Amino acid sequence: MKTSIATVSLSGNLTEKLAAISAAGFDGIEIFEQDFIASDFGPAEVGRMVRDHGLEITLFQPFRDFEGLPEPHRSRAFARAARKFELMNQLGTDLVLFCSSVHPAAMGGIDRMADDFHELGDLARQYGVRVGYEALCWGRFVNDHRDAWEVVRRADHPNIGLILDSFHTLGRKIDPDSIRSIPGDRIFFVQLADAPAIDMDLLYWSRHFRNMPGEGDLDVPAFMRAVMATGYDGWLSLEIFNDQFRAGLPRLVALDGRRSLISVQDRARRAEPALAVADQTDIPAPVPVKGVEFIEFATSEDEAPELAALLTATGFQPAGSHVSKPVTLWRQGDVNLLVNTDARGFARTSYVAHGTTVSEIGLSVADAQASFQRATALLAQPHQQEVGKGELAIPAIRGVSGSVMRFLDSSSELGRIWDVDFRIADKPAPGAGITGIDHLAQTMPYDEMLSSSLFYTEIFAAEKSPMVDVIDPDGLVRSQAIRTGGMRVTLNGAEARRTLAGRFIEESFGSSVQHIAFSTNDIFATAEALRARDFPVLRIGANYYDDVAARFGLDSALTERLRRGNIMYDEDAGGQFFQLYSMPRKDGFFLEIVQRQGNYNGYGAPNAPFRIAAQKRTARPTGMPRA
Ligand SMILES: O=C(O)c1ccc(O)c(O)c1
Ligand SMILES: [Mg+2]
Repeated sequence: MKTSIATVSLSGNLTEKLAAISAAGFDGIEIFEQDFIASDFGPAEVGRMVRDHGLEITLFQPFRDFEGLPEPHRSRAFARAARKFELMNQLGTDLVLFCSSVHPAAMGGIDRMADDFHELGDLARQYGVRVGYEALCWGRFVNDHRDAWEVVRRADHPNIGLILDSFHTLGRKIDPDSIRSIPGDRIFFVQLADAPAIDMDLLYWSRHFRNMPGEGDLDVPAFMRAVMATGYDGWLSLEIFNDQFRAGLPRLVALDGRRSLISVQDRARRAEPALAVADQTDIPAPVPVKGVEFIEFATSEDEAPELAALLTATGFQPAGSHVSKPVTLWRQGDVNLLVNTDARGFARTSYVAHGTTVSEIGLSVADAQASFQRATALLAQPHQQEVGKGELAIPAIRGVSGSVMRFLDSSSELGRIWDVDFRIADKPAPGAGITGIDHLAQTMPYDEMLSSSLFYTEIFAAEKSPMVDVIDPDGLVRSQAIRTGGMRVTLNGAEARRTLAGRFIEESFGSSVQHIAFSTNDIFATAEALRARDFPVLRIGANYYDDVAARFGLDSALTERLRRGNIMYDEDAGGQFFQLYSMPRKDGFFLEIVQRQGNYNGYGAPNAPFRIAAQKRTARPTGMPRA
């Protein structure tokens, strides 16, 4: 289906919006009247600009408070409509959205409203335009698409049709399947928006918190399936009122929008194959990530020894090196860490931009090529780098926050990465009991979170946990956990600059992995082994242990073992969780080691305020220049 986006969804002036919308590959735009009025271009000029960008004006909107008015308001509304139809002719668009009335003088009565629209249909016909009627979910008399449809049905005019907007239907908890009985050719236009499940006034929620399909909690795919079942084959358009998007980078927001529209159609088709859309090309199904095969750090010759010391103290050992690049493989349990000091290529670019940083993440999936194809079909940017003779060409994309994400599988040659691209030394001696990677924590400015979570949830088969607030002594950090198969990531969004996360963004010049959590099967043994290695353990205060013992009713022996190991503790309905932290590096990067028992499914969020406070006590003064 052809895709469109409303100008209100993006920041900037009309020129900037058009450039972003066309660059993201949309076919059309809805002109929001305010954007037009605020611009300095006349209607014909705007129409030309739009077409020069290869776009169509799909809709002009909104026209407010038309139906059910007594005189003299009624005549004035018709006169106003005539003016706007004229304007539409100049713009070069034939469809306008009339939203349901909130006018204080408006009167109810389905037939009265239907008669108004019938008469409007005759006027619209004179101008060669069509009118679509949308139920605002806070409309005075019409606030349900079923009622809007009844008005349209009774208006019985070829120039009058229905406009559906997923927000108004789903936000009011109206069953989207009620759309299925509406004839597809009476639906003139379809707008899509999602929103987070927050209980608040509908109008305020709609005007500030809408987001891209897949970014919120509404069942937009179910709405989409119902629309497709009617036979509707017109425009699919995003209408996203969102405070962050209004301030965001228009190109990125537009790209996320296109990604969400590709994905919502893909989801609908998968859930109900009979609804296949003719022009939607087949893209590989979303699959879970099996696990993290490797994490690569980009660093320099100068900074590599400090990283090596931290890895050694954590129980890692050098286990091999790349056949052609200055990349060392460090291993412990099933964990592969790469330390790249290459003075050329992407590692160098990452290092120069961020300092020592996680620059690549290797994911193990069932079929690397298929995952790569799905990612690029969803507009992920392919990442290419020279491959040495005889080395593997590992499919890669730009992941969250500019890092590189590689896809590996065991069903192809890629499964031999460690034999082909590396020279492996003898089996390393036992380390500190670390067995795997529990999760990666990616820190970013708060306003990148939706985009990052959309990336994971649409490319992979992934589940989001509810967002949690992490209290830093200097501000709030929001944390969104995402799980896909054997991979867990937490996205941490900082609004305040003086939080540990906010400082990390400043110190490392942008978003990246702030901490890696490794797993162990025996946290107490690991704590002992780390102590022997001079691991820079984070000291947790006595108050914490008094509280945790009281909260969970722990016996004094366990409490004492936790205290001695500086191990934090949490429980949920499924099981127990143990966490141990390193002190933060100067830039705020740190390590965590965890043990999950039973089916504990969280990340120790209740401990975060105390951990962060302890980390801040150890931190050196901020603002120290990097060497
Ligand atoms: O918030 C509004 O007023 C508004 C206007 C036009 C729309 O299409 C809509 O969904 C909401
Ligand atoms: Mg709408």
